[in-house]
Amino acid sequence: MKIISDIKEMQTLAIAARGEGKRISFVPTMGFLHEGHASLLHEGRKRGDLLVLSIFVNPTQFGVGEDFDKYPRDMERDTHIAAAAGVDVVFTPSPVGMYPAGYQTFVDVAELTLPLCGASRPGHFRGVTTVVCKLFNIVQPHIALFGKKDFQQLAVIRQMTVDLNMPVEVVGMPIIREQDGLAMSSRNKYLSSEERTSALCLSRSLQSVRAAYHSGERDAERLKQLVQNIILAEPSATIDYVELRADETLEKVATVDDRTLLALAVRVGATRLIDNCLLGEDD
Ligand SMILES: Nc1ncnc2c1ncn2[C@@H]1O[C@H](COP(=O)(O)OP(=O)(O)OP(=O)(O)O)[C@@H](O)[C@H]1O
Ligand SMILES: CC(C)(CO)[C@@H](O)C(=O)[O-]
Ligand code: BAL
Repeated sequence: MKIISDIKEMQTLAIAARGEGKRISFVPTMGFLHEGHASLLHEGRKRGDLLVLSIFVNPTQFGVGEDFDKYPRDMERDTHIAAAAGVDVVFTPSPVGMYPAGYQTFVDVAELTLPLCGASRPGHFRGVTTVVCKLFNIVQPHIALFGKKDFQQLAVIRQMTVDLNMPVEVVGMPIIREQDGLAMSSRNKYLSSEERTSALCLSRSLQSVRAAYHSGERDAERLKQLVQNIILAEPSATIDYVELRADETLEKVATVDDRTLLALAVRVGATRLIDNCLLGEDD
């Protein structure tokens, strides 16, 4: 397994691999890898000849006062997980390599970025689409894999690739959960043991809404109320948003159906967690 920090070296390797007819699979991450990331890597391994993992905590997608500085980092552990998953190249660019002095180009998806995390984290998706566009240009993947835990991010990246005619197949992968239901996330590391227990209110809310939906409830407001009651019963949890929206347009719905997305962002203590489900699907 190669570890490459130099952008030109990564791009040259990718162009050479393409020249040899190799299919490049790509998994972009911010590191501190867990089984959610590993599931993306396993699928990428199956679907390509050259599997590239990027680890880059991207400064432009963090707002002022967010956790860029304290975001967990552990290159040594990540390298072991990557090797075990069959990664060929770990790409670890530096912030100054990606955004040198004088940098001034950004990619902005206009509408899908307005609600949900886009509303709570202004500028976040502009940073995500900009870095993913740059990473695509460097790694030149045929296929790129993203988790559905970041459902809106996946929708925004799909839209970017369509709108900008990027020749990349974007694949969405199921949410990997801990045994008790908590969606795996690098940020779970911030939780104290009491907060870790409180954090189960997210997955519990999703289960309750699905159960109510399967029992015939179709009213979005009543389902939202159900979630609010569960979360507000946890003293350390505060709601950032609870929304029921159409899965493709992310428009609000008053009456839900199988394609309705329930998306949550909840602060447990100081840690902001997200989770979601489609009402008609199991994870
Ligand atoms: N539990 C999970 N199941 C499946 N995919 C996941 C999971 N968690 C993260 N991913 C995916 O891994 C990729 C890299 O995500 P990232 O490095 O931000 O990890 P993360 O655990 O989501 O971190 P964060 O704490 O920032 O949310 C993204 O496509 C993301 O959707
Ligand atoms: C896609 C991504 C790697 C871009 O920095 C990040 O937003 C993430 O880890 O989901
Ligand atoms: N997993 C999405 C990256 C972020 O929260 O900034």
